Amino acid sequence: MTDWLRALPKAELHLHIEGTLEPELMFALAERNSVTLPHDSVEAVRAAYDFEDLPSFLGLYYQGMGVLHTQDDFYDLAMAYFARAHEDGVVHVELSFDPQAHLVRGVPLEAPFEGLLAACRDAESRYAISSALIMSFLRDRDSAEALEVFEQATPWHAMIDAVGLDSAERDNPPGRFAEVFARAREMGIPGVAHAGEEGPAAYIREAWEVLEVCRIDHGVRCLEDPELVARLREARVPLTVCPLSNVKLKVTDTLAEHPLPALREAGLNVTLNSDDPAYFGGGMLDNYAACHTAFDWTRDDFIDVTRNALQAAFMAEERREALLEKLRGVA
Ligand SMILES: Nc1ncnc2[nH]cnc12
Ligand SMILES: [Zn+2]
Repeated sequence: MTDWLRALPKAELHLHIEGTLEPELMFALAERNSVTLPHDSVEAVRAAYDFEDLPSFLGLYYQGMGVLHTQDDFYDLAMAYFARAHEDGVVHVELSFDPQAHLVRGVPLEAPFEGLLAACRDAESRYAISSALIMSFLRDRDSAEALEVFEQATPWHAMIDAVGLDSAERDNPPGRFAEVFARAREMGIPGVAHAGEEGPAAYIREAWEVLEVCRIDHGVRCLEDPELVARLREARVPLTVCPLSNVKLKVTDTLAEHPLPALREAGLNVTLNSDDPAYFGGGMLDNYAACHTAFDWTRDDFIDVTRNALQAAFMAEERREALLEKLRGVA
């Protein structure tokens, strides 16, 4: 089954590029940039990845990205990820990144934007992987700052495929960011938002109704609100679900208890993604394989979630048609 899952033309719609930073590269970049790390070995870093919840993960995630300084660092980070994604049979990647988390450390916008865009171009020529760029705002920081950073990113607006919203969800409802999402929408840039990962179903409703996002990242807690489930189903709103992430951050105790089967039985538009693969124990293929083990999904189930992702992706229609055709070939 693993070889068959690898051959599926998979699209990854929910990926934080800073969350792809493997400890080996973390040490190499720390040396390159003369950064002192709190751990003295790769093994010690990995051993620290034992999370209680989303905030306990975010502490290490923001600390880890402290080794990223230059355009070359972001390029190397993304190329290392693209190489692994290619091995997994991923054909399209939507990279989210957190510009504010770099700006607060004195890293200018040019570094992530130019480094990531160069990597996206090289991933296309080297691996035939298409990509999209999602500029995310940190929901636990001021909404005026998000607006300011969006304006500061004007030279790259034409290269942004969507804006996003992430970081600590509890007590940080999405509605505060209405203005920056509206600004982006006026410019033809759609929005996506994390909602219903640790936060309540009401945040999913608010992200959809107030921010007018076209996709929900995670969204697993929508099941607590049957009326919302019915509306999400009718509108076929894509949910970018991240099974291994949800287990690592204790959204569910085990994968066997994960609401994925219930979400699909409810007729929701579910996709599979890796979120922060370096921290959560696996990339796209690991997430697919884990669902095979936990839920005993058939080939048709995997074709269904893969088709959902291709249909929900920010990609040229011609490319989408070609990949859907490839998917029909694998079936
Ligand atoms: N799983 C996640 N939830 C919210 N913000 C994040 N930033 C990186 N990973 C995240
Ligand atoms: Zn995420």
